[in-house]
Amino acid sequence: MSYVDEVIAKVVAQNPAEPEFHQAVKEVLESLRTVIEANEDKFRKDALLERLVNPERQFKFRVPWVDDKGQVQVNTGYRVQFNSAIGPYKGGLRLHPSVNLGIIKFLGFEQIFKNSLTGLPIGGGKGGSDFDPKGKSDREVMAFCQSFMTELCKYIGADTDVPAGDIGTGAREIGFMFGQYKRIRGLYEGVLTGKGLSYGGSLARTEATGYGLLYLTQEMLKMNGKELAGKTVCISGSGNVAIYACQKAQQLGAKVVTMSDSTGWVYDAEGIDVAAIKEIKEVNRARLTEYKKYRPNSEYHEGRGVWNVKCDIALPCATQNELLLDDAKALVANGCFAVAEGANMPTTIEATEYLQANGILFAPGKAANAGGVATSALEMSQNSERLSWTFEEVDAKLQNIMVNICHNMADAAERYGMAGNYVAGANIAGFEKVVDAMNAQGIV
Ligand SMILES: NC(=O)C1=CN([C@@H]2O[C@H](COP(=O)(O)OP(=O)(O)OC[C@H]3O[C@@H](n4cnc5c(N)ncnc54)[C@H](O)[C@@H]3O)[C@@H](O)[C@H]2O)C=CC1
Ligand SMILES: O=C(O)CCC(=O)C(=O)O
Repeated sequence: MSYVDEVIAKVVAQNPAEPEFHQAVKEVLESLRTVIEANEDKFRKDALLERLVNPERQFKFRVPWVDDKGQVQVNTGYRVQFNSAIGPYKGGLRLHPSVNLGIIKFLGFEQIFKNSLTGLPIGGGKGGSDFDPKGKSDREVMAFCQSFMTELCKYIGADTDVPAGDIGTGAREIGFMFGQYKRIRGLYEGVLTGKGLSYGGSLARTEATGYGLLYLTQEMLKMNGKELAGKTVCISGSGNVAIYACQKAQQLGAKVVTMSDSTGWVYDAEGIDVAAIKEIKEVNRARLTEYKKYRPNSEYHEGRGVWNVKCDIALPCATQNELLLDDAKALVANGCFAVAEGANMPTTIEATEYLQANGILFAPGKAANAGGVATSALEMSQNSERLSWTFEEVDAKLQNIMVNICHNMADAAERYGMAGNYVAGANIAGFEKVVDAMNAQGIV
């Protein structure tokens, strides 16, 4: 059996009931097959892949808190410190009822390669909890965040592990967690990113993932003789990534016609009103059913359906496995020519293969959504030097980073005879730097 197949089989056997983690490992190792086979003896002797797929450390802990009725609630918290070969662990905290160890491990594993691709010194990690902030009062969210950080603060620090936001964790949650960290550890340091601007946050971090997605998409189109201006775009999701992807797509001259949330989706033929979405989601924390009040000519549909709408470019920005094989078929049939992932692993392996086989330009999440974590690393730099850069400075650095990622993934694919396969290219470029650092640091 080849080394790749052997390690995939071990991951499945040793981590039962973690399908998302299996999927992430399979997707990465399959696309690295050529690179691994070229070094198979050395990698096998050093157990390089076994070390790569096993987190350096993982924590699972109880998070008790008191709800508004005086009832004690108990959630489970996680932090997986996956790989620190190139820098302190870095990656967000997801607060969603679906969170379990397998989901945090898939996200942490992806983060290793994504963070490497940014070219900045950050290792891979991820955390979160099955707590659902939806429908909770501010006091309940604070009670949860304080309890969560009371345990998490033992394992993190500005030079060891720096968490940030993800699904369900925005500015409000980061603020509560930062306050509790400072209170317990007595340290005013950049232990979290995505902080508010009044206490160490970076300008442009809020916009960074969505903006970065569009900078990379624009560059990928340019490399392939196409342009973004004048194109029709379908976006899924209506959270942080989706909102700023929509805003930047419109600034660059494209028309965004859809957005969604976990219960339904909107179609607006005249182009999504992003100010309305921001008010509904960021201010009122409400459902997309509200959108019709702002745009009476728009349509609201229950359930899934975004990928059946005719578009040139699709940007999945909600969650994992939200773009399935049938969706890929519908996109191709409707003339879509590019897909770039704003979310982490939103496209299933079968859907990705179908899109690639049909000539769609496909930018994987670990490259396309890396602008968020890259700007988090810029926030860490500003915190270390106790300075704040202007929006324009941060945005210019972000653009530069995304253009570099785009060329690096294209070049890496070409070097291994897989020109245009950006999934393989992103994995190879991310992997090479991590492996180099792991080899230099001995068997650890
Ligand atoms: N926030 C960030 O800086 C980064 C986020 N990501 C990824 O982007 C994706 C979105 O994250 P954020 O926008 O930060 O989260 P968010 O909490 O701000 O928004 C999540 C959005 O996805 C929708 N959603 C969640 N579960 C869904 C489901 N099962 N079906 C349909 N819609 C669903 C929500 O309704 C919401 O609109 C996630 O995959 C996250 O891991 C990736 C890189 C950085
Ligand atoms: O900004 C960060 O540190 C993490 C962002 C994140 O969780 C991600 O890239 O998926």
